[in-house]
Amino acid sequence: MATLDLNAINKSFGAAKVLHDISLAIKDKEFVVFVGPSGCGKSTLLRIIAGLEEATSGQIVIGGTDVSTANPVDRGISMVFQSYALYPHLSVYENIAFPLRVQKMDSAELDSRVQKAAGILQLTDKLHLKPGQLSGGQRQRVAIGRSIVRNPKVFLFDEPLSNLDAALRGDMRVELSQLHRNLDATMVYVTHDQVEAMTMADRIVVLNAGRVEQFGSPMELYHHPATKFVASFIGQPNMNLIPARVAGVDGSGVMVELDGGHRMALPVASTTVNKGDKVEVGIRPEHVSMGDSGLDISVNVLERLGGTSITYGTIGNGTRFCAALPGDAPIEEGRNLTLSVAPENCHVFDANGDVLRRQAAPEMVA
Ligand SMILES: Nc1ncnc2c1ncn2[C@@H]1O[C@H](COP(=O)(O)OP(=O)(O)OP(=O)(O)O)[C@@H](O)[C@H]1O
Repeated sequence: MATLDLNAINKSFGAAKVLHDISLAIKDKEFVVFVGPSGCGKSTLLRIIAGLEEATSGQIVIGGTDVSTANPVDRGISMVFQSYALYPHLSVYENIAFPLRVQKMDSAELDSRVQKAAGILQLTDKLHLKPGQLSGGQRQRVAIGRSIVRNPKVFLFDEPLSNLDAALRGDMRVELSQLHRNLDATMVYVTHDQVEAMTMADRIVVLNAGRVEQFGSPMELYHHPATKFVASFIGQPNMNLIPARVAGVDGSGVMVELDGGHRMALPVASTTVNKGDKVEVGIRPEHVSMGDSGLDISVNVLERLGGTSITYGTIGNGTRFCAALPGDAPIEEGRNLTLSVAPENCHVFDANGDVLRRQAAPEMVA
């Protein structure tokens, strides 16, 4: 298995620049997910790694070897596509064996690799069937089997679960995570689904309009989003973003006045803001609680899910606000509610959408 380094990758299609100076160092055996909205360039980046698309500039290094100009088959990668691309007239066995037949591998070695892959993917009793006799999830496993037998240095997945229904996607997420553990392989996985990214990745690359917004572990992105874009993309329900004004700054942080007049002293650095500037304060729905003082919310819609009550309403001059409260919380549609929020659970974004860095916690004095 291998490291994968992308050094200053740029890509243009004619006059349209779709990837801007992308540099990433992916570790050996890491499961890295590229996530972002439609058109942000994630498939193009994956195809450049695979050699199916040529970068306009930049370098791709796999396991220490520069493969930027190597043919796809010589890169030591294997790619699994959204459309399984199976041969309908061949059995499951022959579909999995296909790349090895192309390599003219001897039949004993070929059989041992196919049987091993089928065992890992629980397809051993399906090897004689044709793809048409399998479920969607089983077909996707055959496509993955065809990748495994080649013993690639790096596995690439391009939205492999998007043709499956919601329940099966959940099962396959778990299977892919197990597969990653079993194979101890470097994997790069493209999706627009933040739940897939959060649940499977060791680290996530959030792409926005061809640029890396942030590269970090799921919990780093959740707790310390670097930008408003990452903050609103990661986490379900989405983070609330409340228009606010800087009411004052000092060494200990920034005083903000939120839409609706509630003031909070937040322990963030004021490096890019001054008194009077407009900012946005991000608060996750799950980071509020019922309280006596804080945000006054007028409740419009209540969704009782059992364990949680998702509460939709407005604050101030109509800013929408969502709160995830306990399942049996005494809330009613059409009523007002006061929510308290801890300062350390607030994120402040400047006019460019960049987060104001948190102040280091003060040293404990004995
Ligand atoms: N062959 C091509 N010729 C011209 N433009 C292209 C080509 N392939 C992709 N693009 C453009 O590059 C941008 C990035 O496309 P890409 O498919 O990488 O996005 P994506 O993030 O994978 O989106 P999706 O989730 O919808 O697949 C888009 O604006 C797309 O229109």
